[in-house]
Amino acid sequence: MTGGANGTLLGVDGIRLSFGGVQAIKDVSFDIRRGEIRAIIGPNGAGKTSMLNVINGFYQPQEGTITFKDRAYRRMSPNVAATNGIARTFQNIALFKGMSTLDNIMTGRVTKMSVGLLWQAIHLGPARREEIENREFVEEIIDFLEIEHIRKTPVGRLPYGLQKRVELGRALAAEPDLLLLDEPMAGMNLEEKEDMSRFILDVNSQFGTTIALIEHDMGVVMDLSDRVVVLDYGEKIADGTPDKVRTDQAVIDAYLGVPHE
Ligand SMILES: Nc1ncnc2c1ncn2[C@@H]1O[C@H](COP(=O)(O)OP(=O)(O)OP(=O)(O)O)[C@@H](O)[C@H]1O
Repeated sequence: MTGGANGTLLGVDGIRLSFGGVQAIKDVSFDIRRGEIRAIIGPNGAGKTSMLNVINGFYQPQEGTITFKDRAYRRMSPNVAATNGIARTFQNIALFKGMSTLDNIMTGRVTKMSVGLLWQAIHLGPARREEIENREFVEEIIDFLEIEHIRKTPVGRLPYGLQKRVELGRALAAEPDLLLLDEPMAGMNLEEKEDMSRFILDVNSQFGTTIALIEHDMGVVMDLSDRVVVLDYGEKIADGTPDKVRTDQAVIDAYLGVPHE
């Protein structure tokens, strides 16, 4: 798959997360190496989205540490995550539906520009050097994702697959070191999935971006990922290459719904 996986970019160690009586994550540890595509899979309710939320600081675990770029955090904060190079997309698309593709992707640039400048870039449009540079970068992303034809279209009018692509563009606008993708193929037809797979591989190989993705489509996971971590009922039950995980009995049982002992 991808080359260049050298050293650990992110580690989670002994993470526990509860919501009242619900233990969403139970003592989970794994790492993400620089340059790899890492999948997090598991049946519904396994704790996958909760784990992404811990990594980017949306949820605060009761126990454990998150190490990012060799710095250990007891809890990540969304602000630290964003400014240090973690970006993400969401399971349910989180775009400004009334705004154009271009302006939505521009909002992803927020960590790279002052709030006043972001406002100007979207609403007033005067040519300032920094604004022009930011716009040029966003235009590069638009070219890369082959969405020139919809750059002015309000995203609420776009088909689902294209909205997902715009959301990817917005995450890329932050020039992340670690890109978290929560079900990037959900709700897509086969052609849209193939397109999205190609863009994910290209982001990884051309920009060198490390990617962690949650995905239910096993074909996609096995094709894209360098390594896969499997969660079930909040616990890690397997971790390794797609080939190793695919034949792991605990994983097969979890997907077949075999009860826990
Ligand atoms: N904000 C929350 N408040 C209460 N419980 C939550 C919250 N977020 C997640 N949970 C619970 O934590 C557990 C793990 O949920 P999570 O969404 O992380 O699983 P998942 O593996 O992403 O599932 P899916 O594949 O269905 O999206 C579930 O029991 C869920 O109901």
